[in-house]
Amino acid sequence: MRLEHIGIAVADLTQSEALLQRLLGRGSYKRETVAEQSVTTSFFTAGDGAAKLELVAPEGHAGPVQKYLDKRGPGIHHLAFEVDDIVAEMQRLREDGFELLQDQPSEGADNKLVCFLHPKSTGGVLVEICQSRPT
Ligand SMILES: CC[C@@H](C(=O)O)C(=O)SCCNC(=O)CCNC(=O)[C@H](O)C(C)(C)COP(=O)(O)OP(=O)(O)OC[C@H]1O[C@@H](n2cnc3c(N)ncnc32)[C@H](O)[C@@H]1OP(=O)(O)O
Ligand SMILES: [Co+2]
Repeated sequence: MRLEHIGIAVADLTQSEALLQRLLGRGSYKRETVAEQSVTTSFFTAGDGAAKLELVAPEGHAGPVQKYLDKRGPGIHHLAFEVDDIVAEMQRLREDGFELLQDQPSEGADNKLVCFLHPKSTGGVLVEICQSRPT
């Protein structure tokens, strides 16, 4: 596993992109909406080989990020780890007692398959595992 991205929940994507651009000195390289997650994402690189930053903004007025913002406001939302075989990793984690939030991988952004673990079984940090889809 390697840290692939840090998910940051934001209310206003354009405003947050401008803030990160001032901070990092580089802009977002991609926006992508993932309807199944009711989010629009915006990606930033954060240095050679470093994990990316993934801004996640609610798309519509429902969904997990909107609920998170209503409850906690903007901030670090999840950590995403890249794995070689997401199905095998899901099975390993399930057998090790982690609570998976889904039975099968689902479509993520940035050409990935993703699966989330419940934060109550990961020490209070929402964890996503992801695998690059074959191009
Ligand atoms: C773009 C696609 C993808 C990618 O390709 O990278 C993404 O990153 S999409 C990102 C958005 N999608 C998700 O977050 C999906 C997974 N999340 C969920 O299914 C839910 O958010 C949840 C984790 C199951 C929580 O939902 P729910 O139970 O309805 O909300 P509650 O507010 O009641 O939370 C229960 C409990 O969990 C704590 N919590 C919630 N969110 C987080 C979080 N991000 N980090 C840590 N803890 C979180 C919440 O505080 C509650 O705890 P207690 O208050 O102690 O009860
Ligand atoms: Co993510």
